[in-house]
Amino acid sequence: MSAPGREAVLDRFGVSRESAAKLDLYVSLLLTWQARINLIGPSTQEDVWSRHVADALQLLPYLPEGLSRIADLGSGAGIPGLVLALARPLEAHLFESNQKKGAFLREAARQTGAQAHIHSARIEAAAEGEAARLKVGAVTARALAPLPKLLDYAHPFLENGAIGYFHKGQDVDAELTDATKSWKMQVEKHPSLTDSRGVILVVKEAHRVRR
Ligand SMILES: C[S@@+](CC[C@H](N)C(=O)[O-])C[C@H]1O[C@@H](n2cnc3c(N)ncnc32)[C@H](O)[C@@H]1O
Repeated sequence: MSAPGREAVLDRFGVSRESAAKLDLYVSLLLTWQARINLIGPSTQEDVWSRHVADALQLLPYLPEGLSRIADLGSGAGIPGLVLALARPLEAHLFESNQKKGAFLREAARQTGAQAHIHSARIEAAAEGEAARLKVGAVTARALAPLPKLLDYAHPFLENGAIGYFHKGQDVDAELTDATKSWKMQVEKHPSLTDSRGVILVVKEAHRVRR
């Protein structure tokens, strides 16, 4: 996908008018807050729809039917978790340790009416506690950590049956080699629609075999 604008992104992912209005409000808030805190890479500000919204929405075709609750780890500006909750009737649990980003996520969820719960804590603390009992069907993360570390973070959700949907870059094969030393899992790799060297990694039935 070569830098499509708003219309092309909404069309490509079959976004309803109601969700499009929520996404418009989200993008507008993101750009307003970006002037004060660094939510996205400054060089990507001009292309929020193609670099960020589309990057999140490309997970939609892979999500299981009837999915009602997701966890998004290291949400940052809400990508992909908050964007998915604006596009579909999903309850999103967003884990983000940076307090300023947490404040943005809370305000964006409030104004857009997204069903989002912001966990302003480090994932490794929050996910082992109350959050581990959430029973989410999917756990997502973009640009958080190399796969072995990411699986550690996602472990409480994966062990409860969640499927992992991870945006990964060109090092994915080396990361997979590392991760399979400690994890048994089923993996699908789908080419990213927004990054010619990227993939969407779908991780199922993940179980730790070694620490
Ligand atoms: C590179 S940013 C990516 C943000 C977003 N997922 C995206 O793709 O735009 C990584 C985010 O993860 C958060 N983060 C890193 N380690 C974390 C941890 N252990 N617990 C919670 N949040 C964490 C950081 O504060 C940062 O906002």
